[in-house]
Amino acid sequence: MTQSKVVVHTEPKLLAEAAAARLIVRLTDAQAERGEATVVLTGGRIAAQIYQALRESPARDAVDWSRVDFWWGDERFLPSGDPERNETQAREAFLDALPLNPSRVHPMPAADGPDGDDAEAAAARYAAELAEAAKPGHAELPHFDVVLLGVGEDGHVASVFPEHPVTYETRPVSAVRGSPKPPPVRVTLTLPAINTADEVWLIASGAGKASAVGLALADAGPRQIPAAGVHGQELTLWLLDTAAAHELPPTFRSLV
Ligand SMILES: O=C1O[C@H](COP(=O)(O)O)[C@@H](O)[C@H](O)[C@H]1O
Repeated sequence: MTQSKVVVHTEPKLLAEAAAARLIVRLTDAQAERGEATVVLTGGRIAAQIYQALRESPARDAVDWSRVDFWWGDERFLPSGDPERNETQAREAFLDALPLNPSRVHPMPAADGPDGDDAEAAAARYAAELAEAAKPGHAELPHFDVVLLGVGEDGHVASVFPEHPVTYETRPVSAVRGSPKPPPVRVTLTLPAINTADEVWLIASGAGKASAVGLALADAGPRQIPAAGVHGQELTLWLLDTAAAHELPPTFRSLV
C-alpha cells in the first residue's frame, strides 16, 4: 500500500542533514533485509548539500557502502569530469570519501564516452546496464530502494521537463534534447522507470520551488508538472524547507 508524506524543515541546512540521516537509516534497513541497497542519485543544489551532510555524518558508517548500488536519475550529457555533470558533483561531494565497490557505481555515460556525443545511444547503453542488473522476472530494471529527486522551479524531476516529449516516454531511459535548462542535451530515467522504486523522495529548497511544489501536491497533470507524476510503490516522501513549502495546498498548511 503506497503512502505519501510531506515533511517540512525550517531551513535548508536542517533539510539536508535530516535527509542524509533518513537515507542512512533507509540504506541500513535495506541491507538488513536484503543484504544490499540501491539508491538512485539526483543532481542540483540541495542534493549537493545532502551529499555533504552524508559525508560528514557520524552515523555514515552504519551503512556498508561496499554493498550499495548507485545509479543516477539523470545526467547532463557533458564530457566525463565536467563540473556540471551530476556524477562529478556526487563524486566530489561524498562518493570519493566512501569505501565503495566501484563495480556498484553506475554513472550515466558521458559525452566523450563510448557513444561519443550520441545521446540516444548513451541512453540505450544505460538502459542495457540497468537491464543487466535486473533480477530474473524484472526484465528492465533492478530493484530501487530509494530514488532521490530534486525539483526544478518549473516542476521538472530528473531531466523530465514540462511539456517535453520525454513526459510521454515509456522506455526506462531516454535522451533529452532541447532541455529548457542548460545543458540542452541530457539523459534521464523516465517517469515509469522512477515509479518502480519502493520509495521516491522529492526534495526542494527555497522560495523558487514553492509554486512547483504547491502545484504538484495539488495533483497537477504530470505533463505540466512532472513532479506530480512520480510515486514510490511504498512511499512518496516530500522533504521541503519552509520557503519551498510556502504554497502548499490547504490540506498541508498545518505543516508550515
Ligand atoms: O538540472 C537539474 O536540476 C534539478 C534541480 O536542481 P536544483 O539546483 O534546482 O536543485 C536536478 O534535480 C536534476 O538532477 C538536474 O539535472
